Amino acid sequence: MNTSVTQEQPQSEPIQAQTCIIIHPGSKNLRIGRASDVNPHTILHAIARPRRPKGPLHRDPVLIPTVVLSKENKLQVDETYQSMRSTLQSCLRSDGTPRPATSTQQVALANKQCTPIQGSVSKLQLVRKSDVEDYIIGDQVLYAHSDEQFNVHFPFRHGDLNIHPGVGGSLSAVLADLETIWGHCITNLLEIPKSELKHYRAVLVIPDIYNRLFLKELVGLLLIQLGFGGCFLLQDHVAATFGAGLGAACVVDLGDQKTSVSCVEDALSQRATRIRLDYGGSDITQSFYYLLQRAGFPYKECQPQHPLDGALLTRIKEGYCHLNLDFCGLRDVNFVVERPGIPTLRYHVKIGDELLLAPLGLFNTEVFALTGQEKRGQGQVNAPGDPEDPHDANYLRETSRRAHKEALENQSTSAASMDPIDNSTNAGGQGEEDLVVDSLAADAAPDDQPQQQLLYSLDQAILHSIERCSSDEMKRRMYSCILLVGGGAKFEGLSTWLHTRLLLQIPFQFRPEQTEIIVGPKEMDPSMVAWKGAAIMSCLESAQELWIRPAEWKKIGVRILRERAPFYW
Ligand SMILES: Nc1ncnc2c1ncn2[C@@H]1O[C@H](COP(=O)(O)OP(=O)(O)OP(=O)(O)O)[C@@H](O)[C@H]1O
Repeated sequence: MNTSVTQEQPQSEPIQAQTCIIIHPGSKNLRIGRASDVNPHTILHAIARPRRPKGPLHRDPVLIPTVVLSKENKLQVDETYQSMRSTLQSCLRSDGTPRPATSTQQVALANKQCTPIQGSVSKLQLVRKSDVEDYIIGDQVLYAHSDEQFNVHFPFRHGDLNIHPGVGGSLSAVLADLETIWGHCITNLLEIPKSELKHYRAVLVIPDIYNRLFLKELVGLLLIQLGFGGCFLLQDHVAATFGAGLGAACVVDLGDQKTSVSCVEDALSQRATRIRLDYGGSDITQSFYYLLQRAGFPYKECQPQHPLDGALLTRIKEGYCHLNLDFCGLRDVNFVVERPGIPTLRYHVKIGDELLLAPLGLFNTEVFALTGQEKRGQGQVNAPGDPEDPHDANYLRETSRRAHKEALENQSTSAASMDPIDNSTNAGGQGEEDLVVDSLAADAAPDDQPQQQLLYSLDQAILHSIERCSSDEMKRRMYSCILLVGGGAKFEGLSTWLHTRLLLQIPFQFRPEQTEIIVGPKEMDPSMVAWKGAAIMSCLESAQELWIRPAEWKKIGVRILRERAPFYW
C-alpha cells in the first residue's frame, strides 16, 4: 500500500475533544455532540420533505405498525397473554407475600366512568407545506401536517439503513437524508459552519452487525459529502463497553426496533456471538396499546399510526411500564391528549398488570406477532464481494480453500475429509473470528447468505450468544458480566427479572460466582452509554491510528478500512 499520504498528514497529532463529533444514529433517535459534551443532543432521527403535487407518498410511521392477524394467530397471542397472567397470579413480592394480580375486567370496570377533563385550546400548530422551504427535521416531524403534504423518512429502521422500494428508499436517497439531517444538526445544534468541518473529525457509532457496503457509503458521506477532516467507525457494543468502563461483557442493546446481543472482550466484538432480533421498544408500545384496548382504554379515538398518538403511547409506556413485581394492583396513570387548535383532554385512568405484561413480551416473543410474523433473528453475514476491495475475506477464503483442496488432492486424501467446515477452519490468512462464523454459516446457510436465526427471547438470545464464545473461560467471564444499554433497558426491574431468568438456565459448568447485570453504569442513562464510550475512545492515545483522512479515502478507498477499522473488516 502507498503510505505517502499518511506521511504527509501524521496520524499522531493530538486530538481535541472539542473538535471531535460523535454521531450515534438509531432507528428512532439520533445522538450527536462534541466528544467534550456531557450529553449529546438527542433528536427524532427523521426528516419530512414537502411532497411534490401528485408525487408519490411515503410516510414512515413513528411506531412499527401492527398487522392484521389471522384468527389462529390472534388466539395464540391472547393465549400467551393469558398464560403470562396466570404466571403473575402465582408470583410473590420481594417480601415473600403473594402478589395480587389484576384482571382485564377489573381495569375495564375501573375506567368505565372515566371521562376526560377538557382544558384550554391547544396552541400547538401543525407545520404546513407553505411554512417549509426544504425539509423539517427531528421532533418537529411529529407535527408535519398529515394531510399528505409531506413525505416522512426515518433513515434507519430495525437498526440498519432503511432501504425500501418506495419513494426515498434507494441507498442514495437514504444517504442524502442522512447528509441533510446530520448536516443540519452540526450547523444548527452544534453551531459549526459546514466550511469548518475540515478542521473537525467524526466518530460514527455503527451497528454491531453491519453491512460492509453501507459502511463504505457512510465513510464517503462523512469525509466527502460532509467534509470532515477525519473519521473512524466504532461498533455500538464495543463503544458501550468503553462507556461502562468494562474490559469484557456480554452487551445487550435494547433499541426502538431491534435488540442486539454480542460478547465483547478487549474492544473486540466476537463475530460468532452477534445476534440481532427484529423487536424493540416500538413493539412493546404496540403490545401495550393492544392490552389497553382489551381493558377498555377510555381514550377511544387513539390512533397509534398517527405520529402524535404514537408519541403519546410511547410516553405513557416510558413513564409507567415496568418489570417490578412489587408494583401491583391498579395504578393511576395520567396523560394529556393535545391536538392543534382544539381543547386539550386530560385523562386519569387506572391500569393494572398491562403495565408489566407489555415489557414481558421481551421474554415471550410470540406476542410480537402483533407487529409482524416475519420477525427473525440475524447473525453477522458474510458480505458479498466488492470490486474495489478484491483481496477481501471472500478472496482469502476462496484462495485458501482452493489451495487447501489442491494440497489435499495431492495427498490423495479421501473426499470425505473435504467438508466445508474443515476447509474453512484450516484456511490460512483468516482472522479467528471469521473461522467461527464460517463453521456456523456452514451449519445454517451457504456463504454470503444472511444467517437467519430463530426469534429468541431476550434471555435465550443472551444464552445463545455466550454459548458461541470460543473458550469456556470466556463463557464464564461473559456470564459474570452482562451490560444492558439502549433506551429499552430503562424499564424498572428489568435487570432483576433477567437475572432470575438467567440463573435458572446458565449451564452448571459455566456458572460464575456472581452474575452481574449492569444497567446505566455510573448513573449513566443507558441510551447514552455507547455515545459516551465513543467520546471517550476518540480521545485515547491508542485510537489515534484509527483515523482515516479524506485524502487517504480518495486515494486508497475502501481497502483502508481493512487496515484501520477497529473490527475485523
Ligand atoms: N424510561 C423508559 N422506559 C422504557 N423504555 C424507554 C424508556 N425511555 C426510552 N425508552 C424506549 O427506548 C427506545 C429508544 O431507545 P434507543 O434510543 O436506544 O433506540 P434507537 O437507537 O433509536 O433504536 P435502534 O437501537 O432500534 O436502532 C424507544 O422505544 C423508547 O420508547
